[in-house]
Amino acid sequence: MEKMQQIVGRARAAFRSGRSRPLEFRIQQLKALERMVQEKEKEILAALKADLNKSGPNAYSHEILGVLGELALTMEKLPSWAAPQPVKKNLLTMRDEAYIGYEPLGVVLVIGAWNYPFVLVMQPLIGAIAAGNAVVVKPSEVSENTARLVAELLPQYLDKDLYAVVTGGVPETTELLTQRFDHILYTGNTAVGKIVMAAAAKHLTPVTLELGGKSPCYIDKDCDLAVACRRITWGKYMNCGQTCIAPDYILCDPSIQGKVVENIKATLKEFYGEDVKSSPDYGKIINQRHFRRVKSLLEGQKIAHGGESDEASCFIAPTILTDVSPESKVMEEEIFGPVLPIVPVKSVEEAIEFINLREKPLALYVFSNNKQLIRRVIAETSSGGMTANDVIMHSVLPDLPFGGVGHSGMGAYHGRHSFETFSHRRACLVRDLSWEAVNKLRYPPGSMEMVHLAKLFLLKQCNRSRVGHFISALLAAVKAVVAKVLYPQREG
Ligand SMILES: NC(=O)c1ccc[n+]([C@@H]2O[C@H](COP(=O)([O-])OP(=O)(O)OC[C@H]3O[C@@H](n4cnc5c(N)ncnc54)[C@H](O)[C@@H]3O)[C@@H](O)[C@H]2O)c1
Ligand SMILES: CCCCCCC=O
Repeated sequence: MEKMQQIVGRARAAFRSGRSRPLEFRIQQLKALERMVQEKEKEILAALKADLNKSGPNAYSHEILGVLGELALTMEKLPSWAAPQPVKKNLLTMRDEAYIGYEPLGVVLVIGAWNYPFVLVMQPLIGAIAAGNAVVVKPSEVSENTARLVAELLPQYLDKDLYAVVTGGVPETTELLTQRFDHILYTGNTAVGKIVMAAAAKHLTPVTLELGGKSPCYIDKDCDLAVACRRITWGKYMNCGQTCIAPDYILCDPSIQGKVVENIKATLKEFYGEDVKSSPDYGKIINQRHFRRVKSLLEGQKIAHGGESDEASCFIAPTILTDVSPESKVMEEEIFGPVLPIVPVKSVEEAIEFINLREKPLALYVFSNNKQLIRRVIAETSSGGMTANDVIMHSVLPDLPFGGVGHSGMGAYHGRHSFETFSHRRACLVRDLSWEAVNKLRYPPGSMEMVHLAKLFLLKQCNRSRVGHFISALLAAVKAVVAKVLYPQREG
């Protein structure tokens, strides 16, 4: 593998050439990426099948569609996202141009995780290209087939120097992180998130950390349990439970625990048939290390459903645990597998307290017919994102920022939020060289008269004393006269 310093150096030189900046170039690269996904669809689906046993329809809808959707949105909206945003002006600057300008940050590093190995590197890459950056992509070595394919395909379609791919595991990523980047977006577990942030701090590099955590799901007694459990079953067991925003555990009143189990069992049958192991929709645990980790979480638990496993094929059946103690191991770490503990709580107050005593989760779910209860849960808790009366779905709306808070991450992306994450919002004021009389207000020698005059020009609100009213009226008159002189063509 070529030295990291050379790869990053080449990306920086390419960025400095300025060719990633014009909007036409960015859109052309995004179009090439779209062509790549369309032309290499079969190869991408095959890699996802080999890594995670994802079925064609699942891989298509969970990974390829997300990428194509993000590409289409970004290509359509980029001209408006990248346009200077005018801001309000005051009397002193009314003749000037004042706006927020979006500029690329430079060389961006994108580090991906293995569970959605294609979409998790491609979506940040789209945002970073759209914002005009050079990018180094580091897919997860754990999903080796997808990593290899990304490394093979990107140089065939994109500018090779501006957009590089580095493959490898901990040693390669550690070396890569010694290099200076202008932004790092990392997706993965919280412990490595701290390593990434510490390495970035050495260069004062800003980071977006897309981490994980235990996402709670509260089910109110006043709720259509059949619908709630069908939606929870979908989000919990998709990709064999290996989804960052999957509901990690359920909180509900002990009186409905049995019905929740029955409804989830019925849905599992509906989704995966009698023999889950042979269902093409179920997926598999990524590797034996994770298989053993997830299996160990079942020790000492009351298994209400599932629990079967097969190490050779990394299969763990959809499993439900009941009457789970908050102190048990399964409630200490993120499960990231097809195991769903139910922790009984007696009220919504208890559920809220339970959630607030733990680290802020990446997602939070609440099911209820009672809109007031939903509003209360939203108001009294915190999480990266949330969906009420469904799971996962907030992540597929590109206008919503996707990211964590506290230990579940920092920063966000998707859609316009990706563009902003990878851009610097530059404060721009382009002044006029005339009107020096007004500008004299700020030049030495200073006097209180000058300060009073400056207040007149700068402050919107005056103290509403009689003097205040007089000053306001005077200010309005001055504004009107100045406006008439400057913009005689405008009405009113
Ligand atoms: N917020 C999100 O969008 C999101 C998405 C997917 C997964 N996740 C979270 O990620 C976790 C699962 O992913 P994972 O961490 O097992 O993935 P992983 O093992 O693929 O690691 C993620 C990346 O970090 C790199 N890495 C690993 N150890 C490193 C080290 N010591 N130094 C530098 N780099 C290192 C890997 O090479 C990889 O590219 C879960 O907690 C899940 O919730 C979050
Ligand atoms: C349905 C797509 C969900 C992607 C979530 C990524 C985190 O694991």
